[in-house]
Parts: sequence; C-alpha cells; structure tokens
Amino acid sequence: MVMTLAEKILAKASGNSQVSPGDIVMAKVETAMVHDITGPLSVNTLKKEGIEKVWDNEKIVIPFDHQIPADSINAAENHILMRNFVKEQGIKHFYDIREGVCHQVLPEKGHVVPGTVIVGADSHTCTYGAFGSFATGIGSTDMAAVFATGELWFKVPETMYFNISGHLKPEVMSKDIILSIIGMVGADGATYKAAQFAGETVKEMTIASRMTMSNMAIEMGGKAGLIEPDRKTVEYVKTAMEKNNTARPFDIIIGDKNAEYEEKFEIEVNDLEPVMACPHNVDNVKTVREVSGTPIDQVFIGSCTNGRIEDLRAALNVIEKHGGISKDIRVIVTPASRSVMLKALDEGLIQKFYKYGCVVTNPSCSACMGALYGLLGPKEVGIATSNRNFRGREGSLESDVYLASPITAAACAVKGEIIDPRDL
Ligand SMILES: CC(C)[C@H](C(=O)O)[C@@H](O)C(=O)O
Ligand code: SF4
Repeated sequence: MVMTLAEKILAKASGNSQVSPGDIVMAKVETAMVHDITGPLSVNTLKKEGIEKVWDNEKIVIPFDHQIPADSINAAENHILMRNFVKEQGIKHFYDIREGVCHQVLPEKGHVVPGTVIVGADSHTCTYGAFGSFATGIGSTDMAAVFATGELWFKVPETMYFNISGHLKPEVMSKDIILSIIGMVGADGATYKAAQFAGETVKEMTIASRMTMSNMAIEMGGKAGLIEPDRKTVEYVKTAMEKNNTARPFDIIIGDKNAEYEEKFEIEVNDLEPVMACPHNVDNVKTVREVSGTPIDQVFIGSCTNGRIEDLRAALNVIEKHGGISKDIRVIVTPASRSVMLKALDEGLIQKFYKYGCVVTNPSCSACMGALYGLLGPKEVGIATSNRNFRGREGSLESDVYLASPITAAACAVKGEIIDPRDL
C-alpha cells in the first residue's frame, strides 16, 4: 500500500512495513533536543526515576538559547544544572551560550537527519521537517523517557497536503505564504496532523525559506511540517555534517505518488500580498494594507522563524534603500546563530544595522517570547518576524504584536508605523 512521507518515516523508525493514520507506533528517535528552559525538568525527571545513564550520549543535543547569557539567578541555576548533566553523561553535542537558537543550531551542526524521527522539548521542533524529517515538539517529561530509551510512541497522523505554485512578488516572502495558510485553516486547523508543503514554489525556495514554513506548522496545530528532501536538502545536510564531524549515512525518503491525503489544498502565490498576523492570534491574518498606518513602538527582526542570513539581508536592503529607520521607534536585530552572526559581520550587515541605529543582540531567542530582553510595555505595539503573537507574548499583557516577514518588518521600521513595503 502507498504511504505519505510522514507515514513512511514513522514506518521505518518503528520497523513496520506499513502504517496508517491512527496507528500507534513505537518509533526510534534519531536526535533528541532539550534547551536551557526545558532541559532541567527532563533531567530532574530522569533522576527521579533513578535512571543513571542516557540511552545514547551522541544523539542528545543540548543548546542554550532562551535565556542567554543568564538573565536571572534562576536561569543561571538552570544553566549549571544542565552543564553538570552534560559532564555527568558525557553529552557530546552541547552548545553553551555562544551558538544561538536551537532550531537554527541543530540543522547547521548536522543534527537534522532526513528520513528520521527527531524530537525536541520545544514546540518549534517542527522546523526540521524542512529537511524531510518527522520532527515534533514533546514535553520535558516525555523527553525523560526518550533520554532513557531512545524511543517514543506516536499516533500516525493524517497528512494535509499544500501544493503551492507560482512566483512570489519581490516584496513577498515564504513567511507571507505560511501566514496566509494559517489564516486560511485556522490556529487549530491541522491539530495532530502532518502538514506537507510541496509544489514548484517550495522547490524553488532556499532551505532557509522552507524552514520558515515548517517552523510555523505548529501554529496551526500541526504535529509536523514536512517538505520532501531534494538536492538542496542533501547538499545542506552533507555540508553541515562534514563541517561539524556529525556525518552519518541517511536515506532520502519521499512520499508515494498516489498516497492518500486527508485534504489537498491548491495554493497559487502569484498575487499574494504582504500579510500580517494581527493581535492576538496567529490566524488573525490581514493584508498589511488593511492595517497600514497603525503606530508602532518596536520592530524585532530575528527568531527561529526569520533570523537567518537571507532575512537579515532582505531587511537591511529595505532599510538602506530608504535611508534608515524611524528615530521614534526601537529596532532589535538578532541573528539566529553564531554562524549567521559571523556571516552578517563578514558581509558588513551588522555594521550597517548599527549605523542606522538598530540594536543588534547576541544570537538567542531574544525578544521573541518576552523572556530575555526587548519586552514590550503596556499599550506598546511591536512588529516581529517571529511566530507567536498571543496576548503577552512579547511582554505586557496590554501590548500588541503583529507578525510579519523581514521585508515588511523592515518597511515598518523605516516608516515608524505599519506600512506595506510596496507603499514606502
Ligand atoms: C520555552 C519553550 C517551551 C517554548 C516552546 O516550546 O515553544 C518557546 O520556545 C516558545 O517559542 O514559546
Ligand atoms: S526563537 Fe522564539 S519560537 Fe523559536 S525557540 Fe526561541 S522562543 Fe521559541
């Protein structure tokens, strides 16, 4: 019988020749990730259960990213607890405060393996679906079970298939596509389903743009957000593995031709306009022109959704073209990882952001979740290139967050209010 990409990966990882939606399978995990916020509970649970050794100290990856450098004594204590765990267990892949956001660091360091099951104690673990893996976020206590056994049970999800065709206008990015899709299906439209993004538009996309799409699959409830691997994927993964001594063989798994999808959507993007997710729900999606003129206080360009080099280039391009940012607002720029930061430094982007009066921070989760810095105060309005805008996400419960692409966010930074990049 034919299977979808998600079904094929779960079948392989669970040693079955065939699986169908609804089946419960026990799957082998290829990579398991916890970070500085979610790791401590996994570690304490493991200890409480009396488990002395993790199943594989080479398959557990621990990046620090949410509260780096430690912004409170509590964060510093979490860091100490995790560093001790790393030492005790001989965890091979530990990335202390210098590397950046987990979902950027794992692919860059070669820990994302196409065709495998990857779990992370972070909801945006679905980002790695962009590499053709079945990647999903799990809770810290579930992770303790994975640390102990290297396996986890899954209910095989149905797949919602999004066939995307056409060419984007120059001011429109993959962020606008995924926001439009979420606006269309709703924040719970794909609950416990695998979303699969396919079609010529996705094929033409860079890996970074694909990651933006998969990253937000969870924002419509998706268990995973998969994209079939192709030449670009293999090249990215092989290079990352070779550079970081993480090389291992992997299979390229693609879905069967006549696989059954729960629902198939045809999306044509030639006429897609820049859009925004407006307060306070990610599915409250409007064209930027509909909310044009809204006053703003802060623009945040960064996060695991849109903090990659192409995002920084695109944002700076808009700022440069229009002679700088508004002096009435704050602009925070956070490269998603050390390697993005180094590239941005090499290309002179950081110097220019600074010149224009942006605040550039260390690679981290930064202002994305209102846990580190860049918090919004009461009644303030922020534009963010990140993935969530629920009440209080970026600070005060009385603040508003609009989610947008880096191009739109930069246009708003230039104007000091919400504006469609085409109207600058
Ligand atoms: C802190 C962590 C549990 C959380 C998540 O899982 O998504 C965070 O990364 C977020 O984006 O809200
Ligand atoms: S950048 Fe934001 S969304 Fe991504 S892992 Fe960090 S807090 Fe979560």
